Amino acid sequence: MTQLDVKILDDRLKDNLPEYATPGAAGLDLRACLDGTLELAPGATVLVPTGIAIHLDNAGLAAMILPRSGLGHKHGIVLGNLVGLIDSDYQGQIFVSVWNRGNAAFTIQPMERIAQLIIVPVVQVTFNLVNEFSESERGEGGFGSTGKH
Ligand SMILES: O=c1ccn([C@H]2C[C@H](O)[C@@H](COP(=O)(O)OP(=O)(O)OP(=O)(O)O)O2)c(=O)[nH]1
Repeated sequence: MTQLDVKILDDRLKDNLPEYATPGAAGLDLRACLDGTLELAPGATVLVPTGIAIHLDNAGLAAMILPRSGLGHKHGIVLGNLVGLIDSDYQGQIFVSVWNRGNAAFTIQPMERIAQLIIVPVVQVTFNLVNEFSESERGEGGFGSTGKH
């Protein structure tokens, strides 16, 4: 396992750091560090603090905030930015943009697991300017060019 520096910005997380729910889990659950309940009307978006800051300190890593599938599928609770991207040099608190895309109001409970964080490898590139690419099987075909369906 890779070690990651983390700061706790909310005392309620002291014995409750984000963790993997099972040994094979990819995501670390992020909690809504709210003082009280927060009702999110249909269509509304709110920025929710998670009480933690991380420092990936390696341009070869990034963290991504993803919705929790249960909340998304059952309640329409997803992310206002669809996916949140945490840069390796970001040291501030992680916030979750929570979007209620459903038809009913949803009440977020304090410390509820509201989203999940995955750590992913990233490849940084430099551009090599060319006039022509070397040939590939696909070429410029896209958007359904490979078949009828
Ligand atoms: O859901 C998110 C998305 C981003 N961030 C933090 C970490 C990230 O490194 C920083 C900047 O995010 P991004 O680059 O996506 O935002 P931007 O709108 O391009 O702003 P900036 O000019 O700060 O890069 O904000 C979060 O806490 N939650």
